[in-house]
Amino acid sequence: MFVSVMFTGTSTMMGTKPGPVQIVTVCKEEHSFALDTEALTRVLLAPEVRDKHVVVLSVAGAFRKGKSFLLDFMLRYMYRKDDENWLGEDDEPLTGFSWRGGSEPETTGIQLWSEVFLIKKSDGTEVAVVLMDTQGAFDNQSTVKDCATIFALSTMTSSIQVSLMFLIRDWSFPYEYDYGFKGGNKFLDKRLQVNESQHEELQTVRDHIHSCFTSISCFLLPHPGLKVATSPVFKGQLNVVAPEFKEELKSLIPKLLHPNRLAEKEINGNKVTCRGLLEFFKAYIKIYQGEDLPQPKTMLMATAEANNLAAVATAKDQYHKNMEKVCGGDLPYVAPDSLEEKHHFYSREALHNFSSTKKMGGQEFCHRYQAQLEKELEEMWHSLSKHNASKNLFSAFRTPAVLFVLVCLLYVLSGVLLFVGLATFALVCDCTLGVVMMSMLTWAFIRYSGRYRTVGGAIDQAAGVVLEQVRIRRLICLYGFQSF
Ligand SMILES: Nc1nc2c(ncn2[C@@H]2O[C@H](COP(=O)(O)OP(=O)(O)OP(=O)(O)O)[C@@H](O)[C@H]2O)c(=O)[nH]1
Ligand SMILES: [Mg+2]
Repeated sequence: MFVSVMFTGTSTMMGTKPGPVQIVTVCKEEHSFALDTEALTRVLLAPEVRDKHVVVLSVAGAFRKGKSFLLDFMLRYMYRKDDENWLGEDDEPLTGFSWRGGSEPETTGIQLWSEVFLIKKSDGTEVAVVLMDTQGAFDNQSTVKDCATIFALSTMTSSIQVSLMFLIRDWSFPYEYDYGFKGGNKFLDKRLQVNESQHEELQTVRDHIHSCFTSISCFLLPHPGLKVATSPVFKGQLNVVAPEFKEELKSLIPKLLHPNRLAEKEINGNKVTCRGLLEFFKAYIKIYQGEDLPQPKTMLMATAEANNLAAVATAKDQYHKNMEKVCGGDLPYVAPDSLEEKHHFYSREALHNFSSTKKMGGQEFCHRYQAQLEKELEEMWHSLSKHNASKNLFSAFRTPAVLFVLVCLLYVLSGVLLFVGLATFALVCDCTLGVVMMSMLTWAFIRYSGRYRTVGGAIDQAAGVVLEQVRIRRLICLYGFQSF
């Protein structure tokens, strides 16, 4: 079983009880995978964690080996670490990620714990820790490709490139290698030793493991006792768990989750935030949805794409946050000139942020994403300036004001026409006046009820045309006077 420490960012889902969230689902018949982007977004883009560097802790390995069971003890530690008795009460059932006895597989796809834990490291920085449970490998329904995909997705999004830990359960030879990290590391050293007499393939695998990870460790965990392994009614109560297993868990989990062990994932020299992790998931799932397992080049391209998309998302967020402070939500109306100035300033800043972030894929590749960012900033600017314009008191009352002035003018005009004996024209004025008054009432009803909005839009447009005509005529008059 592998316990990999990865860098990722996640979020706490406010208000709801924390629980497992299925983010990758598997269609067993078609051997296909789907990413639940909405669920993943809810976890990773929670405001308090989205910009934090993340550590993803995933447990991967063969099916029915106690992965979910182990993760649930990690959850216990996360929630109760200030309590000396964090392992739990003797008769307390173990809850969290779903686990059970029996021979049939339980976990499918990939699940994340909905609550992302913010942990302060000794240098004062805060990292977001995400716990990830994965489908076990080598069950009787999954193909090699299915297992490889789940395994690759969980490891590629984790900081496994930085640190890898082998956890060997049911260790039965403590007289040779003692339980825990000490015996485990000695055992691992022996197993990873390369010597001339080994087959070339065995030597290559060992060299490769060493070159991939900067830190590799191994922990030997004792057997949890027969009740744990064989009882159909066992619910996780500690009073039937072997004492040496509990002792080793008490030593393993605090070490595994020690703030200074939680290293942030870096891609191309940049630490990955929760927001970035979302992009990596999206990019990686795409390449695993094809018929064949992807080539390293495809994986590299997907990483470069996610890398650029994460930089786009961060730059957009920076622009949005800055502009929100100027004209967002309920803030009062801002003069359009001054708002445009701010837009130019903050969009330049966001573009600078994008170009100064280290990215993969080469200049031409990055330019594509820069163009996308420029386009998206422009779209955001349009909606922000529209929102700002709608706060202008005059624009809110523009239509009724225009209609009201029209009513007054038509009323006076009809009186004058009647007075000079042009009764037919006066009648036309009265009819038009009636139509304008009806439009006014309809407009008021639509604004109040929020229904028939297209009709409301048409009335607004007509009022806009009238106002525009008046403005043009006024300009012509002004220009006429000036030239005169
Ligand atoms: N022998 C042994 N059994 C364990 C250990 N830890 C948990 N179990 C038992 O293993 C069984 C399976 O536990 P799960 O946590 O559901 O296993 P899993 O690896 O998540 O299984 P899948 O989700 O199907 O891949 C349960 O009955 C646990 O009580 C262990 O260290 N040794
Ligand atoms: Mg499981």
